Amino acid sequence: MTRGFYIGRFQPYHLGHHTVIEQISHEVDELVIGVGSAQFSHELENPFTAGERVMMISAAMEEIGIPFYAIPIEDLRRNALWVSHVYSMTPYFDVVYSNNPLVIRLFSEMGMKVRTMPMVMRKTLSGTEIRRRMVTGEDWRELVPGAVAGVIDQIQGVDRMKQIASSDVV
Ligand SMILES: Nc1ncnc2c1ncn2[C@@H]1O[C@H](COP(=O)(O)OP(=O)(O)OP(=O)(O)O)[C@@H](O)[C@H]1O
Ligand SMILES: NC(=O)c1ccc[n+]([C@@H]2O[C@H](COP(=O)(O)O)[C@@H](O)[C@H]2O)c1
Repeated sequence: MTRGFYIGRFQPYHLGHHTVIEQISHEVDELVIGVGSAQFSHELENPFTAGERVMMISAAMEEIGIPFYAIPIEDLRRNALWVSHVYSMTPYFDVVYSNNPLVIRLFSEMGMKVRTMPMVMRKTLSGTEIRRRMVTGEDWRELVPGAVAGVIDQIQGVDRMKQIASSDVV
C-alpha cells in the first residue's frame, strides 16, 4: 500500500491541482492532501478558510476514485521543524509530490522520496489568476472543477474577494 502526500494552499483548488492529483491517483493507493497556510483567510492572497478549502477538495475528489485525507496544516516559522510538524498532523506517507523548491528541499533533507509533476497551463491555472478574475468579474469558473465552483458559490466567495479587494485599496 502506497500513500502519497500533496501540499498546497488551494486558494482556491483549481484544474491544475485536479489534473496533477488525477495523475498521482494512478501511482498511489491513498493520498494525504495538506491544506497549507491553514491559519490564513479573508485576505487577498488567502481568501478562503482551511475548512472552506477542505470543502472544495472534498467536492472535487468525488471525481477521483481514491481514498484521501484533507488535513489543514498551519505554517511554522521554523523551516527546519516543518517536516516534523507535517508528520505530526498526517497519516504516514511514503512519497511527497510537490513543485515547491522549499518543500522539495525540506522533505529531501529528511530522506523522503519526492516527485515533481509537470505544470499544466500555468498562465491560467493558478490561484493568483483565479483570484484576479474573481475581483475583476472575468470568467474564473472555467479554471476550477464544477464542484469547486459550487462550493465557492455556496460560501459567496466572489463577494468576499471583491469586498477584501475594495477594502485593501481604501
Ligand atoms: N497549473 C498547475 N499545474 C500543475 N501544478 C500546479 C499548478 N498550479 C499549481 N500547481 C502546484 O500545486 C501545488 C500547490 O500550489 P498552490 O496551491 O500554491 O497553487 P498556485 O496556483 O501555485 O497558487 P497561487 O497562485 O495562489 O500561489 C504546488 O506544488 C504547485 O506548484
Ligand atoms: N515553515 C513553514 O511553515 C513552511 C515551509 C514550507 C512550506 N510551507 C507551506 O506549504 C505550502 C506549500 O504550498 P505551495 O507549494 O502551494 O506553496 C504553503 O502553505 C507553505 O506556506 C510552510
